[in-house]
Amino acid sequence: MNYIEVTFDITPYEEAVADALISELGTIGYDGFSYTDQGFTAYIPAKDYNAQAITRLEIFDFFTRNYRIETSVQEIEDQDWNKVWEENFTPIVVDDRILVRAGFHAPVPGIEYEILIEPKMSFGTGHHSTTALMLRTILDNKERITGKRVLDMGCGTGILSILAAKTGAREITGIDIDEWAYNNAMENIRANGLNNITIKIGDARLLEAEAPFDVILANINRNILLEDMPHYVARLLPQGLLIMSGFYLQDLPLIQERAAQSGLTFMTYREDKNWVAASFYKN
Ligand SMILES: C[S@@+](CC[C@H](N)C(=O)[O-])C[C@H]1O[C@@H](n2cnc3c(N)ncnc32)[C@H](O)[C@@H]1O
Repeated sequence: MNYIEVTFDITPYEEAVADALISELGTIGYDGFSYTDQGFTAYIPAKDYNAQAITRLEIFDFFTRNYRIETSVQEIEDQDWNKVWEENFTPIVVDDRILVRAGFHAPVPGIEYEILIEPKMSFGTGHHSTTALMLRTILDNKERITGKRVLDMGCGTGILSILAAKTGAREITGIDIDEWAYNNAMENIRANGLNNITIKIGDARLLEAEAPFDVILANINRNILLEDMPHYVARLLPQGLLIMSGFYLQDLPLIQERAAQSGLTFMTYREDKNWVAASFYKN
């Protein structure tokens, strides 16, 4: 599969603007991102690329009033992609406790949790605030996860499923609509030597056939969370934990309102660069 690489140069550069654009691009089919000094590059399968789709985004229009945003486009061959991604993928340590690295990076002695990721075209390397917030929140809730059945909606690379397994979850189901994510998550699960994670391709409609979960993780985006939250709650056991991310601090009240309507009680949230991971339990 060939990919289109779109480079975004933002002047003056602000990471929050790059993050906001990345989040919106994720909703129109872009599924790989890497930061540059002046912005970021975004990747989309060539078959899904539509030049106008970017300029039609409300947020793009909004930012171009205050920032100069220049885009350049090139098509890249499938075999080039892995090389590009490998070169851009640096190991990351979250809170001195979790190391996320590729097999070709050196291990860090004494680290509590190590997650191996094959750098490919899937979201979930720990570099994005939402992933790091989710990883931290999983550790905050270790006692509620150990021995339990966990769902990871929008699993991407499977990074959250892998940490859940390493904190002692009994069995984990990861679901993602993207086939790349499915393939990459499967590779990563193997690379981490885990045998209690099942990955499925699909969306919330798959949940009807699932037995209830003790814990649900969902790092997707505001609109999908608002739409699918009732389906998540329907598959959550009473007192079960739902941790959601992929939205901004200003959207937290909207998420809390939908959560209350869906039968959840708000517990707490973590925030980084205006992104939020919020925790709720089922009444
Ligand atoms: C922000 S990424 C999160 C990846 C990873 N869980 C993490 O925390 O880094 C969101 C993922 O959700 C997937 N996704 C988008 N819409 C979805 C939906 N309706 N149902 C399931 N997965 C979805 C995307 O393909 C993407 O891999």
